[in-house]
Amino acid sequence: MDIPQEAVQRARVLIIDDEASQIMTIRSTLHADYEVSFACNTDDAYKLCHQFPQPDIILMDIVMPKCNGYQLCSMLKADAVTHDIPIIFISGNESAEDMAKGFNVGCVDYLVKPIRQTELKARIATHLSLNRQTRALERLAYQDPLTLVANRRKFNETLQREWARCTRYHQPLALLIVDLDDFKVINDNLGHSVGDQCLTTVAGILRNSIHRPGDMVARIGGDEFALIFSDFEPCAAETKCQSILDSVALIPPQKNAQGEYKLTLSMGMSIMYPDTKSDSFDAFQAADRVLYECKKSGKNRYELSKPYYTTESKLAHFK
Ligand SMILES: Nc1nc2c(ncn2[C@@H]2O[C@H](COP(=O)(O)OP(=O)(O)OP(=O)(O)O)[C@@H](O)[C@H]2O)c(=O)[nH]1
Repeated sequence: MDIPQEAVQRARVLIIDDEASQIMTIRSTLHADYEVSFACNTDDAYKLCHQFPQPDIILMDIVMPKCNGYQLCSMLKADAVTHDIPIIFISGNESAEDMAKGFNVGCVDYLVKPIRQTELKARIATHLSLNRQTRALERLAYQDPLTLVANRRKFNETLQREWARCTRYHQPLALLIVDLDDFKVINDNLGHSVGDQCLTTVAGILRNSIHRPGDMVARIGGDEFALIFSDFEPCAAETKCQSILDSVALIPPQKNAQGEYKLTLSMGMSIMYPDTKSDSFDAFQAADRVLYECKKSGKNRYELSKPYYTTESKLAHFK
């Protein structure tokens, strides 16, 4: 079978197996076409999956000491950082029940030992190709085409997910809403292509302000962006907002024959202690309210809402 070239170029395969001989066999089959790394235990495997660059596909044994392949696969699938990496089980267990269990915990394929080299290569190439197509479709569905940050749909889904996660782990969550000041003036005087460039520049600055896998920046309206910061310490709020304002202040003014136009923005941040009685919409409204205060009181500034918690979340977060 011809393996599609784009599926094999530079792809990274991680082999997870407690038997060195098995790793060597698979590695020798694949090393000409792929960058192959391996882990002999699940702790090392977990770390490698969270390191950059991440593997593009994982080949995983099932019977391993401490934590078996089913458990590790479940953990990786439940984790937003590793969720999208396809996992193929390679196991001596050949019963239909074992296979079904593998698919139930999220594997994309299941191969029974002893493996046949040509079949293994073909299956890897197919899953890499399918995964690339899925990611491309996701980008179309979830990415703002101008600024390349997430769109409003992705923002809504991520906010729900992070809200649930912060509720479960009793972590504070911050929501920052950013709105460009007098953007209509820039568009009207300098044209929409300069306006578009301003939006892209601001998106880049906002993207640089997020550093953790659960955090995100999204364009949620014409000149409006929203950022989610999970497990966010309230004492970091002022520094975070000020550093964004400082970066925007460094953007040179846009000029034309009529004059100079300095790009500024206003921001409202809410910090919430999510619980089952509150709603992510409360966080959004609180941030929007303080953003409105900024707009009313002169723009080019930020405002923080009072940290919000219910009695239930206060007890959970501060016990
Ligand atoms: N260049 C460009 N402009 C856009 C885009 N989407 C929306 N806009 C413009 O963004 C401007 C938003 O203006 P408003 O929300 O009315 O507010 P503003 O002028 O920024 O004023 P304040 O928010 O009160 O500071 C409008 O002129 C829209 O036409 C886009 O994709 N590209």
